[in-house]
Amino acid sequence: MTSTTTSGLAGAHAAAPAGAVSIRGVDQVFATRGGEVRALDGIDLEIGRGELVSLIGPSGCGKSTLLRVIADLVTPTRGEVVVNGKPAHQARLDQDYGMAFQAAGLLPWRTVAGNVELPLEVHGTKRSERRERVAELLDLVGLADFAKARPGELSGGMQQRVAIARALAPRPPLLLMDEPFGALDEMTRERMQAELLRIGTETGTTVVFVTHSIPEAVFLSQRVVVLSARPGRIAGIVPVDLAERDESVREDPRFFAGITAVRETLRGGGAPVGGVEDR
Ligand SMILES: Nc1ncnc2c1ncn2[C@@H]1O[C@H](COP(=O)(O)OP(=O)(O)OP(=O)(O)O)[C@@H](O)[C@H]1O
Repeated sequence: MTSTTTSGLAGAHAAAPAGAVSIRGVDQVFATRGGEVRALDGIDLEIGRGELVSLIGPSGCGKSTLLRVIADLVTPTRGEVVVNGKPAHQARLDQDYGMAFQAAGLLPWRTVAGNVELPLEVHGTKRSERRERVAELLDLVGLADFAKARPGELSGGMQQRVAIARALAPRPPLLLMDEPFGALDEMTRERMQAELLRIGTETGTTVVFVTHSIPEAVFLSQRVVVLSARPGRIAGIVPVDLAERDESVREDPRFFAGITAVRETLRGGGAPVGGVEDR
């Protein structure tokens, strides 16, 4: 995998174009045996088509819950979520998003190609079309030579690339990612970040990305949404003004300025920076 230059991600200060995700007045309260847990409080967020937005905040502040609300895996206690112009529930039925998690979650008995093909089988896509799409996706994530391998024969980064290919298989306009690179070593993680930017640019997919790492959020995102400690509220949204995103950006003063802005917003939100990695 080579380092990737990704342009066209500038304009962070412009208002987000409407369209991919609209979250209005969302509260999430869980009833537990120990009483009510207020996970999200008054979340309003608009995410434009083709945007890459990260969610960051201290452990337990509701990042995964917010992602699950967008995915309609949790119905918010209050408020409204519109995905791809329709209620989140309809978007789920229409498979308008793909998901990728920290654990790649591949089926060990299926080949790499078989794993990527799975959502297309569920979708009822014709066999010839499936084969074509799988080949295209394995090319996209740089795993064309590993189509017949089993997940257990791949490195962690390669497994994550299979998971991303699988999530993208039905061409969802939206990709929801929950700490997808959290279990990878630092170098692999940086390579995967560059890969994700390239894939996002090539496919135009909107990405909502949960992370604990401030540099990861700044490197990837046009906007970093900072949540306060539970109950998760939006403490601030940090626009990241990087015209080009390649490895050299990691030494760019604007990259460091973004990191400082996110860190200060975390502190300003009353959040101890604990649970958030400065690396
Ligand atoms: N299904 C559930 N039932 C009850 N409580 C829940 C449920 N899901 C999440 N919570 C609670 O909601 C709060 C937010 O959890 P969530 O997993 O969204 O946080 P997070 O910011 O993703 O945390 P982390 O960074 O540690 O992964 C936590 O207090 C958690 O215990």
